[in-house]
Amino acid sequence: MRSVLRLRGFRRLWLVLAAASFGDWIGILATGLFASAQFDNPAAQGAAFGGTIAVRLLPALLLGPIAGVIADRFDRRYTMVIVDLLRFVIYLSIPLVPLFGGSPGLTVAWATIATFLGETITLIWIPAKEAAVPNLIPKSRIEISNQLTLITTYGITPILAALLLSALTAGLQQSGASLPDWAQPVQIALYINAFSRLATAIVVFFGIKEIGGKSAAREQAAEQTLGKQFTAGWKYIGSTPMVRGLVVGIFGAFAAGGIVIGAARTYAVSLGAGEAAFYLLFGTIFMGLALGIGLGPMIVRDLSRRRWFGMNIVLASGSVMFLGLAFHLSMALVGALLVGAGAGMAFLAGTTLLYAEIADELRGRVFAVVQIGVRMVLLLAITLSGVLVGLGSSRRVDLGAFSVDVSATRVLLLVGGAIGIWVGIGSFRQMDDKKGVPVLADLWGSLRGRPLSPAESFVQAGVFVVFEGGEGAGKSTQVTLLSEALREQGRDVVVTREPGATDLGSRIRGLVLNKVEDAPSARAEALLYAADRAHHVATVVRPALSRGAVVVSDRYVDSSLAYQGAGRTLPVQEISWLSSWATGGLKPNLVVLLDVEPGVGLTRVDSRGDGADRLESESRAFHERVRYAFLDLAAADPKRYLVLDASRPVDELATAVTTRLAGLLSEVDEAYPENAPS
Ligand SMILES: Nc1ncnc2c1ncn2[C@@H]1O[C@H](COP(=O)(O)OP(=O)(O)OP(=O)(O)O)[C@@H](O)[C@H]1O
Ligand SMILES: Cc1cn([C@H]2C[C@H](O)[C@@H](COP(=O)(O)O)O2)c(=O)[nH]c1=O
Repeated sequence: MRSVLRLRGFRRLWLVLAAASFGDWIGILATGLFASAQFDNPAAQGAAFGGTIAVRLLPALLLGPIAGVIADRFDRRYTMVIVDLLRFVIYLSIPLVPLFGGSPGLTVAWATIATFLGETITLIWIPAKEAAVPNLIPKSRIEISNQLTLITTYGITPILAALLLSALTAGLQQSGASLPDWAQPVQIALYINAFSRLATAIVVFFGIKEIGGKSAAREQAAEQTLGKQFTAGWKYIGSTPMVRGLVVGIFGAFAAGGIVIGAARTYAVSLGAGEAAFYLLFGTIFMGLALGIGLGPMIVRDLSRRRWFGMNIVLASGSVMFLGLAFHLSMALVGALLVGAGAGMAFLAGTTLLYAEIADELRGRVFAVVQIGVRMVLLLAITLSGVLVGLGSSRRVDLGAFSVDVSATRVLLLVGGAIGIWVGIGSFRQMDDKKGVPVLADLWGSLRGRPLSPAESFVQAGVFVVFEGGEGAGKSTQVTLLSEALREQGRDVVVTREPGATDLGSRIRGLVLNKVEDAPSARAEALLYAADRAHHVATVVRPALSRGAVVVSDRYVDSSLAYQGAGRTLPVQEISWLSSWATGGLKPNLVVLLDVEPGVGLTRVDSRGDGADRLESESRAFHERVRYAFLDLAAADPKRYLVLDASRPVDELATAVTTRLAGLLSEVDEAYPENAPS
């Protein structure tokens, strides 16, 4: 019941935000137009238009630092209502000044001051709103509500605002009607802006009472002084890797975006595609943004949002670099689409993480840092890149069919993109919640609906050694020799194998290896090996590794990849995912691969005289595929493997294994001296 009420509150808040956002956009456009309309001289018009818009960015520098503290300290509902009432009065006053006889100079001066005041107090409203929203939505719905809000705020409402304003103006011009001064289109737009704020205040006050009040944690935090609460916010950001990565990543993404905006005009010229290319590129970036926000979550499905965030920054920045290299408009359009998509998806993932993972009592301050930082970074990046592209000269380079301008703009895009990639990788590392899980395999698995699971966390004090290889390679022989040598050193050694190390496992071993009429199908076989492994790891391997033993296993995951993957030709990625799920991501520290020519190995097995089991009886081609799959796995991760020619004498092989293992053992002895042999 409570969550239904909360959702109802969210729906109301969303409607209010849509109205407010519409009011904001129409206000931004109308204030600029209103100010410029006070002058006849084009230069003065341009200055008035740009000036009022620039003024919207400045307050962040002044009030930003304490806005977050206010959002966390005071009742968020009252904070939003008071700010909105003030904004209503301030914005309404703008069109009224000339009606009461104000000169053009005074009107513009007041429009500028009022905009500045309005934007300044907006800085208190935003963190209060951002911090309140997650309290209205269940965690599982945060992403979808963010999609809705972002598309409404940055997609629908600015377009509606621009359309309404131009429709009002064009309608008036075409009808030839003359309206009184107070009812001109721009004035009407300004009234809409003001009244949208009044509407927001009323709905928040009467309709969304759920965001009022304070949690016990916020009450407690509010007992601190303003200064302490302010520094606590910064300390939290600085000392929490996830938040640090998120904040730095967001700034990096906006810096890359700012560079593209600042360099866009000269870049469009460098493509030789005319002025229209600039608008086309700009439109394409926004299209990418909308596509990323709208479709991104559907495409990556259950991919970790922390990983997705860093990946998207790398995608957006890599695409900025691609723009720097593009020599044809079609290439630039693809780059621009990807910049937009990467930035949009990063923005969505970032806000979702901020909403979902930051405690209520700190949320306001973190959002304040983000919004101030973003504004500053954007302003700086746009200005600096604008100046830098203006400084550099360009040189035309002939590439046969094409020629391209090598200019400061392109160098800037390449450098900006490279910095963005560096920031993205840094964020990814800081925030990664699936350390050790291969990134591309995880991404590919997620796209197909099967993300790889993160490794189950446990303290591994021991060493995990696995022997792999084809039939008769000599694994059991080497397992025995190694365990004897280690026991002689005084170590705790657990010798084990797959399948069949547990009671359950030995029943499974019978099911997979006995030659019966009703043999398991390929998929059933894969699942049976996985079931044996899951139980083996949970009941034998992990407990032994936790207490610091050396676990020596005859076969593990690679056998499934080689036999069921390559041998049975089941998709190796799926077998890998299944094994990683079964083992909770547990990987061996060392895999000793005894490589044997199948003919030699099977002859050895034959000479044991106890007959061939179901798998040993497979075709020669099957065993060849298994052999090369083992070799490929070793080649892909050489640090983890010791590949030995299994036709060498038994003792030589045993010495090679103990020598390679010595380094690993001394590392754990150093880390866990209490388990080291005395
Ligand atoms: N390096 C070697 N050179 C020659 N023969 C060997 C060598 N290592 C082991 N053997 C012999 O080969 C046979 C198979 O050895 P072992 O049982 O150790 O292999 P395995 O890999 O464990 O076999 P399986 O695949 O059946 O588990 C045994 O008779 C063993 O004595
Ligand atoms: C773990 C595992 C094993 N197999 C196959 C490989 C062998 O043919 C048998 C095990 O016999 P061994 O004498 O104990 O070596 O099972 C497999 O196909 N998939 C696996 O995951």
